Amino acid sequence: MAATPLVGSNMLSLNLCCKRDSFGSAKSFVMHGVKPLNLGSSGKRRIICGCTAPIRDFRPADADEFSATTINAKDSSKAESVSMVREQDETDVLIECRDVYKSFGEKHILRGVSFKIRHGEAVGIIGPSGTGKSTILKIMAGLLAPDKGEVLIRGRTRRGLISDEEIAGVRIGLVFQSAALFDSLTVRENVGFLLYENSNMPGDQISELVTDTLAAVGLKGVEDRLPAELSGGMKKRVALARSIIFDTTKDVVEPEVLLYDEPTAGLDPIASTVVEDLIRSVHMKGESDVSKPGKIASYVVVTHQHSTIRRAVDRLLFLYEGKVVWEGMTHEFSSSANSIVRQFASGSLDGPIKY
Ligand SMILES: Nc1ncnc2c1ncn2[C@@H]1O[C@H](COP(=O)(O)OP(=O)(O)OP(=O)(O)O)[C@@H](O)[C@H]1O
Repeated sequence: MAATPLVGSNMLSLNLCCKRDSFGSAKSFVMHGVKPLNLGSSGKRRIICGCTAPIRDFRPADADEFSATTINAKDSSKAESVSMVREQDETDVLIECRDVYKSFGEKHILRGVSFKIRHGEAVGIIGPSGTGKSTILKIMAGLLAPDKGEVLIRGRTRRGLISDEEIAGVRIGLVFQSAALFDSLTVRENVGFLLYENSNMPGDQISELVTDTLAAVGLKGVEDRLPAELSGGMKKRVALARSIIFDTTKDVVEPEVLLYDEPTAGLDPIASTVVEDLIRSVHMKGESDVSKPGKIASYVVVTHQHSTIRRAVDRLLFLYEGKVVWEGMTHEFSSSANSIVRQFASGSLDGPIKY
């Protein structure tokens, strides 16, 4: 089967491996608006990515000042010291996007995007609508191929899309904005999907794990419902449960990077807080509500919500006009002197961002 770029709002991407004939054969993917995935000879696929950014000048033409955390190549001493730090510390880079370009027809969306996601990081990608945030997530997840540039996973260039099997060591999961649940499967079957298909766990053990995982996202007694019987916020939480469930019988679990596309869009403020805290709780650095450390090594969140920026991420990348124009820690965002960031943070109509 040829590598197929998967594009659309109703795709389902599951982290880990998927059997060709899983849950009603590859046809069921099509039936649910999902194109068949490109599967290797083993019948399994793996989603993986990685990236290393060269020292570069992020300064946009109209920015008067710049955050201390951005790198100006003209400041050679700073660039050198940053370069040394980076060279010494590349082993923890899980995903790197290096000078990534992507166009759709005449629309040149990404025009040289570079950044790294390191082990342990909680990163937010923000920026105006239509600037390519979801596109870069799909490229990181291996669902879209860049036109130019590279995606590296643990320092190794990924060739092609999600079918690559030569790169191992990181699992990448994408949680879609639309939740992308299988309409004809119950909540239990949706959440336990990969375990039913790819693990050796007995059904009753999976069922128990599904119930625990649903409880961790604040859902009880919904296992036998169909997605159509849930509210939008509940569907998002089911999708979250599906992305964080894992095989508890395995001794070694590879580090996992979760990519969340607007996980709190359309949720009321309290439901948003629940989801934001959940995202934190499944991070390895965090603690879950049952006082167990989370399992996600790193995560990336695309969001427009201030509360999500504040509660769920530590570092931010600001995407504008096809490039990362600012990056810094979350607490630096609101005090940044960068005119683009200031306008975005204040929601002002005056400034370099034009609608
Ligand atoms: N498969 C596609 N075919 C054609 N155009 C596309 C495709 N995917 C995305 N685009 C276009 O690329 C641009 C960037 O889309 P993307 O969804 O990545 O933006 P975004 O920054 O996530 O936006 P938002 O914040 O509004 O969700 C948009 O103009 C969109 O219409």
